Amino acid sequence: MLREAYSTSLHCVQAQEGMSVSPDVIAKIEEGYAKLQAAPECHSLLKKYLTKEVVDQLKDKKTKLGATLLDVIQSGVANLDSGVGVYAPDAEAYTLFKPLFDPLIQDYHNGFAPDAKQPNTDLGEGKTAGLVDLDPEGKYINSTRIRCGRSLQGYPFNPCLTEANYLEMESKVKGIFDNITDPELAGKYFPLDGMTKDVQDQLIKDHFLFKEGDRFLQAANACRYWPKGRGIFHNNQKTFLIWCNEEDHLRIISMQEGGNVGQVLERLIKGVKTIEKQAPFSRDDRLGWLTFCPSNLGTTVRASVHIRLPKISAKPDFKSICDGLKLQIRGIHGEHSESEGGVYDISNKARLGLTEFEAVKQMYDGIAHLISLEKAA
Ligand SMILES: Nc1ncnc2c1ncn2[C@@H]1O[C@H](COP(=O)(O)OP(=O)(O)OP(=O)(O)O)[C@@H](O)[C@H]1O
Ligand SMILES: NC(=[NH2+])NCCC[C@H](N)C(=O)O
Repeated sequence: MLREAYSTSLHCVQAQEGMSVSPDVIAKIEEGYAKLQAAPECHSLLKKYLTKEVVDQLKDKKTKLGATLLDVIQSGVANLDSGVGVYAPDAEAYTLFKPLFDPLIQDYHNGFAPDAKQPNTDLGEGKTAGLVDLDPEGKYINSTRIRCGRSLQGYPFNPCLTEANYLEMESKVKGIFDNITDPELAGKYFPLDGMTKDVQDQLIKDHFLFKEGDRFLQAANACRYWPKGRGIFHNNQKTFLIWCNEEDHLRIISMQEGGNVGQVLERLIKGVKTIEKQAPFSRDDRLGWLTFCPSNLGTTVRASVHIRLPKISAKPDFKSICDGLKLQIRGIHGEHSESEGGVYDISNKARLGLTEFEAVKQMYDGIAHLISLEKAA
């Protein structure tokens, strides 16, 4: 099964041609290294950890599917404003290119050391009632969202997927979505291929659908055959949604208006348990649930609120307060976007080295603290 899924991949074809990395690819890796070094405006984790020694150690390595260090670094080389700058083309890349991934992962995920191990999954079943509404009067929080990512066993990540893989994966997960009977979760799958621009734009504008043309993903070779095999499942209320084959094979999302984190998590747990009964997902003993980007490994959980904190967000130390609470600030249309109308997307930053429930709790406790600061300001 594994071999079948991989057999037609671009990299696999290259791998069959010989296991050595071509001089052309090695030259591009070295040019990439030089470009990063020559760019004072670049502050990515890639630049920080891609030392000359690491380049020399890894430039002639290839995964079994034929992925090289170039596949890992090319997005961060093309996009000097990357925060992270690397992706794993397949699961093996995390071990083969360890000298780059391990320190980068440690830096991103609160010191998760090379010998650290992701704890067992604990989504927080039975504990959601403790997460009472963060903003019962509706003064600060517009909405709450919790998402996690999953990779289907037997398939590599985007750059190594063929068009046939994408279509097969889409058809498998669509079959699973069609079997959802719980009235709170049941809904319909909408493929991107054939969706009208108006419908797509509206879903993006309303924060339900992934955006189009992400240059970080494009440069990582993650958007091939787009829109084939991509799409979104959602229930009627658009409170339970699943993205298919954007950055990860699946992104499972629960969201609703207001600050009731417990309700949002409860629905996510129900959704994840329903889907995982029918689809085996890739999990690594050390790194937890496997994802395309190292920033999402482990729990894969990003729990966020859209929040207005006009007083404290205007202060120069707002970012450092959030850093201290292990929170990440994004703009109103997600990653790499700006705040509009004073609304910020604030979420837990680390996803690895803690449980899913702890990741949600990190956001919950941090936001409770920010609201108390806002009230006192
Ligand atoms: N609390 C929230 N309420 C409403 N919409 C949200 C909330 N958090 C995120 N979103 C929306 O979800 C969409 C996706 O955001 P974004 O791409 O930043 O995050 P993500 O899905 O966690 O994935 P990634 O980290 O890979 O980018 C955006 O439209 C964003 O505005
Ligand atoms: N969606 C993600 N994987 N986000 C994290 C990193 C995104 C992008 N590659 C960067 O380095 O800025």
